[in-house]
Amino acid sequence: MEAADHREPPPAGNRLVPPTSPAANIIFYGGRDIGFSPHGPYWTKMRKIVAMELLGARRTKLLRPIMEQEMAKLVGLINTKPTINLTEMMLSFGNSITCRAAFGKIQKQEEVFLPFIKQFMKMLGGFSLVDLFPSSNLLRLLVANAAERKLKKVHSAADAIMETIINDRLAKRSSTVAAGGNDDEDLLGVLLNLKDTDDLGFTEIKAVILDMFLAGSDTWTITVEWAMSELMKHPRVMEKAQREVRKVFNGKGVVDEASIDRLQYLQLVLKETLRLHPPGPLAIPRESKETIVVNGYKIPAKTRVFVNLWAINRDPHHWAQPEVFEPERFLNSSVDFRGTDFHYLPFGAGRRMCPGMHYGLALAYLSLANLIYHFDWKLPHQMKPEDLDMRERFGIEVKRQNNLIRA
Ligand code: HEM
Repeated sequence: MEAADHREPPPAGNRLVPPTSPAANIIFYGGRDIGFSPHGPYWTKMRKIVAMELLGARRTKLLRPIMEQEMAKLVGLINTKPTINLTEMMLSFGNSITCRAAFGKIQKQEEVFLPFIKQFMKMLGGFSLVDLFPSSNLLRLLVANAAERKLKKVHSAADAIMETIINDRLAKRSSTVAAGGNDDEDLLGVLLNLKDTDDLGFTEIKAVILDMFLAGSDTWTITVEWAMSELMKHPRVMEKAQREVRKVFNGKGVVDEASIDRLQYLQLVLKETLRLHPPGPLAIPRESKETIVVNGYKIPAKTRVFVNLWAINRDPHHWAQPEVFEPERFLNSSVDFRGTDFHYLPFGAGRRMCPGMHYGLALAYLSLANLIYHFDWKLPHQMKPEDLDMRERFGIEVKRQNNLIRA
């Protein structure tokens, strides 16, 4: 089944609107990160650092041992625990990997830091009237002050922890450098190395680290969870994917990241999962520079535009039986994640397209392959696949409404 390819160029001259969400403003030090920073020289500089130094193919390769060690721990946990909450487990697995990628290891300070990330995620995703009417000072006074105060409190506690982690590292760095070392094995080390050459302040370093946690853990773990849900719902697909993984890795006994490319069917499964369940349903808001007409609709200049990636990926004009989970639709099809097929955009498109795509995909493939290589998953108590609850939860990310539990 080949998806129709209706390529249309994106409207000319898009630029990003400045951050308006009070929650994002507080969390990211007034938009000093990448995702909430408006288009301009600052964003260009930060985007280059993130894409080239923090999330490029070289760094993903360097992070392989961390990914594989954490994966082995997860497999061990699933093996030993009779009851598991796969949703919670994947989330803490994702956070542990990001923590190690960011700070090198997980120690007391880093452990204390993780609960803040959970709280930020909740606060960012929650519905706020002020986000809808950002210029209403009255509304801000009436509704948002209490929430903002709480957020500021949580933020200053998280900031203090990051400060301690950075100061500890600065103290250790001098001895690392004196001994001829480079201190470039984790994101914090890389950012501190760029501090002088790229004129990065500590605030920017903290904002980027928060970005990596908030954009870089939930996204791919949610994807793995949806993929597992779809595989449980479609035993034919599960069997085919499992057969492939076991055939490719049987001689090795472990699933390693370097050989993931050989899992061709699993790649189709992940593509189809991201079509139906893009973890970020809306692209980063854009603003039209000039008046344009799209599909007969006139969009005046300076209109803030929200692009609904979730709806595009299910558009019946572009997808045959869009609601059906059918990985084979991508077989022999050139449609890809790269942001050039405008009816399939799980990672967005254009200048603001996701810079973490390769890293996120590597982690999603590795996790999914391990989960189905090591374990057989079945629905409980003769439950029929069609009865599996696939409802989504409202928020900045599209998660499952109910956790996946192995009882
Ligand atoms: C399955 C995994 C992932 C998916 C589906 C995903 C999806 C997205 C989407 C849809 C956007 C908005 C793009 C646009 O507006 O055109 C985005 C932006 C972004 N993503 Fe991801 N993402 C994933 C993983 C990651 C990871 C692992 C990281 C970092 C560790 C990351 C970091 C970012 C950042 C920093 C931005 C903002 C880019 C900018 O404003 O220039 N993402 N992502």
